[in-house]
Amino acid sequence: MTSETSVVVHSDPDVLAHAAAARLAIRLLDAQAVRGTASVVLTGGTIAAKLYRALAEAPVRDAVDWSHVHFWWGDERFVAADSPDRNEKQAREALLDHIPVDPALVHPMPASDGPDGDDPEAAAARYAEELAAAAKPGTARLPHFDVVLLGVGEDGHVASVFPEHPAAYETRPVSAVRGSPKPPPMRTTLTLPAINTAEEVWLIAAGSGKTDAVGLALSGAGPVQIPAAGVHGLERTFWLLDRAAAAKVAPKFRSLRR
Ligand SMILES: O=C(O)[C@H](O)[C@@H](O)[C@H](O)[C@H](O)COP(=O)(O)O
Repeated sequence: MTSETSVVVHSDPDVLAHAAAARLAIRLLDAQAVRGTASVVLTGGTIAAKLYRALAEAPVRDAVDWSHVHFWWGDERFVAADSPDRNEKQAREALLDHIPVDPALVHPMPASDGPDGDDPEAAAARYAEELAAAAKPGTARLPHFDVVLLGVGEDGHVASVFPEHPAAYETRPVSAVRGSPKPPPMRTTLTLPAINTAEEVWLIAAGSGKTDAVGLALSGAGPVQIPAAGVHGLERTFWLLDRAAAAKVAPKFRSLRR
């Protein structure tokens, strides 16, 4: 199977969020048409919050059978369950609280006041077990992911895989992160090999702060220096950008701009 990389450039962050929301709804309903269920891996960050709000408001959201969608997280800030810093809280408030999900299919990463207490390594291992329990028997220790959504940091991080950090070298599916350069310092994250089992990986970035990271990731940077350069969907990798974030995208991708 050949994996395609597509770059789509939108005029501004609002159009980007609304277009990505519509794209996600269609992708999930197509997955349901084939398999009956769908699965998406959520991310944190500002553009993700915008996308979730856009999806919650879009009429096309009613085309998806949300009770048969699995929600996983690509990374989480390792803070208390009720902290406003939680990626889970953001996703629930912006999207999940507004659609008829099956709570049993919503799989947040553990919080620092959860069963493992303040131990991110144990929390990462617990999430790896939850993922493995949802894997098809006889396959790898991960469930099928239709789409992994990823924000992109100004330093080129994705999920909580930061440049030169131990998680950028990790081969197990889930890693604890200590000393994250983006607060809060403790996190848990899917690793690059886990993300790369997805059918599609969507990197979503807006604003001039992302220009360099996006430009480097699309011009052959290494995955340890620029983790965004190291993620690929098995079938497709989408870069969903606004104009500012796309300003240094290499010429070979320019024909794909719209
Ligand atoms: O927990 C987090 O902070 C994220 O999951 C992180 O990877 C985020 O997606 C990027 O840092 C982009 O965030 P912004 O869109 O806010 O720049």
